[in-house]
Amino acid sequence: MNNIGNINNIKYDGNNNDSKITTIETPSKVILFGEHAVVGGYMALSMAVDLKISGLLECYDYIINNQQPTTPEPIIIDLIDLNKKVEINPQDILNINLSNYDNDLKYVASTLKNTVNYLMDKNLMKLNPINNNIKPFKLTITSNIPISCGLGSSASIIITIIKSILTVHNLILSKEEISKIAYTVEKEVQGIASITDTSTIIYGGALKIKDNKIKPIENNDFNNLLAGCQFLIVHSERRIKKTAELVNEVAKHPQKRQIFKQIGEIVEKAEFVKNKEELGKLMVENHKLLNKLGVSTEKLNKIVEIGQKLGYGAKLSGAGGGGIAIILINENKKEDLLNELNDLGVLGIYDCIIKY
Ligand SMILES: Nc1ncnc2c1ncn2[C@@H]1O[C@H](COP(=O)(O)OP(=O)(O)OP(=O)(O)O)[C@@H](O)[C@H]1O
Ligand SMILES: C[C@@](O)(CCO)CC(=O)[O-]
Ligand SMILES: [Mg+2]
Repeated sequence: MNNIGNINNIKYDGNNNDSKITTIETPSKVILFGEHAVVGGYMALSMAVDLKISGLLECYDYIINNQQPTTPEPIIIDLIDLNKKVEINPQDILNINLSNYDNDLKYVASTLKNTVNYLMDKNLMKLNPINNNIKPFKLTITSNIPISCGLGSSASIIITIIKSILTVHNLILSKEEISKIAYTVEKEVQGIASITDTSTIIYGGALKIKDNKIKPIENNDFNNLLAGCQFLIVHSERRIKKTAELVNEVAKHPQKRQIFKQIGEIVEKAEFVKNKEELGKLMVENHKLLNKLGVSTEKLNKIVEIGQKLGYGAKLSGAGGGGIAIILINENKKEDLLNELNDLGVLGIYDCIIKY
């Protein structure tokens, strides 16, 4: 890892109108139904959640003053939670080769490359050795999203970096365009991906995704039912595998086609349930199929059992292999539920607050 470099030129003065320090916040997501099968073209139902990544974005003085730098400055992305840093000169971004980056840094490197590529294709950015139009910045990232556990931390970091690049260059892209870049990154790093995580985080609220297109949930009875539901996010255990590995393992599962189809059928039914009991039951059915796909664990299964007994239902959420489960809670039994989860021993319990 390189040194931090000379950041003396960064104006870090929150009270000075000339300085450019911005905080960029990006939420996370939970998948209520349909993970994995969604990459096969079936429907998923997901929600943006108010656990977030915060990026402190700092620009160099000469950018604020619209001048050329006297010496070239790097782009620095400081990943506090990982204790790792990416430092790159703007003119090297297009030559990024992901295989030179360690696994933890691939999302960052791919986002830099794909965002700059997209902006250059659209003529919104130039790379010219004399007048280098890609501006350096420093981005310090912290997160209260548990990393790599099914809450879409990869999507959240991708979007934080895209928004930072746009902010530094005073550019605005539509949600659709940001989604396009973000999906390209998830796909490049994972090999196989859907737009679910990135689009949910960009658009916010609860959404349906099918065939890599997003659709709002139009059934108002279901929207009202969802609004009255309380979900708990339970961080079961550390996930050893990343989403990239899990989706690639699922792709080789001999019963993949049949299980994806069955998951798809459950998701199609979900929007038409009448009450929490029916919704919880479908969650458990979806979980059982994810278990069959090989992405559950003993502990996740135990949490789902508890969620079924003391709530309306539960399932693992995200790519699985450990990580999180989501429980639809029954207010009258919440205390008993929390006690059983604590007795089992879990890494964390969060109220699921939907981020619109
Ligand atoms: N706070 C963070 N700082 C740096 N990198 C992060 C951070 N959060 C996520 N990442 C990157 O995202 C990777 C985790 O992505 P992964 O897709 O495996 O899990 P996830 O997105 O949390 O879960 P899922 O894809 O199941 O929703 C990390 O290994 C790291 O590369
Ligand atoms: C497992 C998966 O379906 C969801 C991960 O949160 C992968 C994807 O859709 O890209
Ligand atoms: Mg991910």
